[in-house]
Amino acid sequence: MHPPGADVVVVRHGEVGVKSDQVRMKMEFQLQENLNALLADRDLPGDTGCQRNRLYIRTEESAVEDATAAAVEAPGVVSASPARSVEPTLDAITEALAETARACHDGGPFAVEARRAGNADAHDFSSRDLESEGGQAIWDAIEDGGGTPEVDLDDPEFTTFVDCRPDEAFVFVEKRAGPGGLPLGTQQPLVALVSGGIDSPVAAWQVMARGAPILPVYVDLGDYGGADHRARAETTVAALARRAPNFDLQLRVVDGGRAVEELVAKTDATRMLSLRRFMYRAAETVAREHDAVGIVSGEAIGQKSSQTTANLAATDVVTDLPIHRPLLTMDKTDIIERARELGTYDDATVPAGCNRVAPSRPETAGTPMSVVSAEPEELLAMAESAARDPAVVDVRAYDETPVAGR
Ligand SMILES: Nc1ncnc2c1ncn2[C@@H]1O[C@H](COP(=O)(O)OP(=O)(O)OP(=O)(O)O)[C@@H](O)[C@H]1O
Repeated sequence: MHPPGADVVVVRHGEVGVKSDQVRMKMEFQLQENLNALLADRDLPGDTGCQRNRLYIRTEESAVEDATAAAVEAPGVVSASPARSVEPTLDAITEALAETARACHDGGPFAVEARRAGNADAHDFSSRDLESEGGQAIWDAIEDGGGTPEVDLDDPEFTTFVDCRPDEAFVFVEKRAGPGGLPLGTQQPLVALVSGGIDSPVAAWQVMARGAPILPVYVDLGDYGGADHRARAETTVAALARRAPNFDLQLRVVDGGRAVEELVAKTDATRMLSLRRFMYRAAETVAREHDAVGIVSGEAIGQKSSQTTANLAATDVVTDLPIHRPLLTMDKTDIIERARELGTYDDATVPAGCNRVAPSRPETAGTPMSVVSAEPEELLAMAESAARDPAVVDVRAYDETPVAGR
């Protein structure tokens, strides 16, 4: 919801604000670029500027809701509000508050929350004045409209906010939450192993939300995966790419079909651990080629037999790069909730009809030696060779049609 005449989105960042001036300015610039890219990608009019710890998207009322929706998808954004900008005078602000109440108040107790920034002499009124005079203006507007005004400062149903700055004031009625974290592109890139299941897209998004661009890698399991399995990975990466239109999120598809066949034929209890080693080595090969500095995986302690603490240790040694596991200590129910928020859950749960790779009695306490000694000798060379020549899928061409609808 927005006040009538809303012409700006007020965008707040969090952690960026506690950095040194130099770092903060760099991060704000990156966030500005990312917001402009999101607007352009969605054909929304708007120009992003930055002033005193806030970013502002100047736009039109017809686009202000969509521009706000775009802003709250950008890593680094803590919250955003579709707002109306007015002169920083008591008269202009109270008039805007009254108009906002006339247009947006739909019954229930109200409150005014005002903040004033700048030197004490920047305005000839205080934030308390704004709240009391603004409250009176809203009271009168509700009464004039035939309603019964009621104030409740502790638990209002309708809150109007005023953010009064030295040369401009903003009036708004909601603060929409963003992902927080840091602007995408303020960290070095990571290779994200994305399977199209529930977990890996969430893991990839977690590192993106801390500022790290990802190079998504999917390992095609051949007859053990199937077209739908790969389509799930493509669609979930497309969902991530829509949030990062100015970054290269093309999906690298590494052929793992022959490797899986070898593993099914020649290994048993440690099969999934060798498959994981194949994937890490493939990810490392892609990372080295693109100057990425680590690997992201969606594993969580104990979620599967291949994810016991021992097995994570047994497989990690295949690469010198750090393996980041943002979901390591999360419960599945929380991961599912994040996947729903991210919009990747529905596609991740489409049945993919994969053939079973896992052995009936998987190892739960592997060691690096026990895994390597049971593994086909050429496995890692196969991973390197397949990863040097991946198929590249440009997921930007994907619309939002879910896998099931294709
Ligand atoms: N075919 C694949 N291509 C790329 N990465 C994969 C693939 N399969 C698994 N991974 C990576 O390995 C991690 C663990 O996979 P596994 O299938 O054991 O667990 P999972 O909990 O089902 O993961 P997910 O829900 O992401 O599929 C995944 O989160 C992902 O990062």
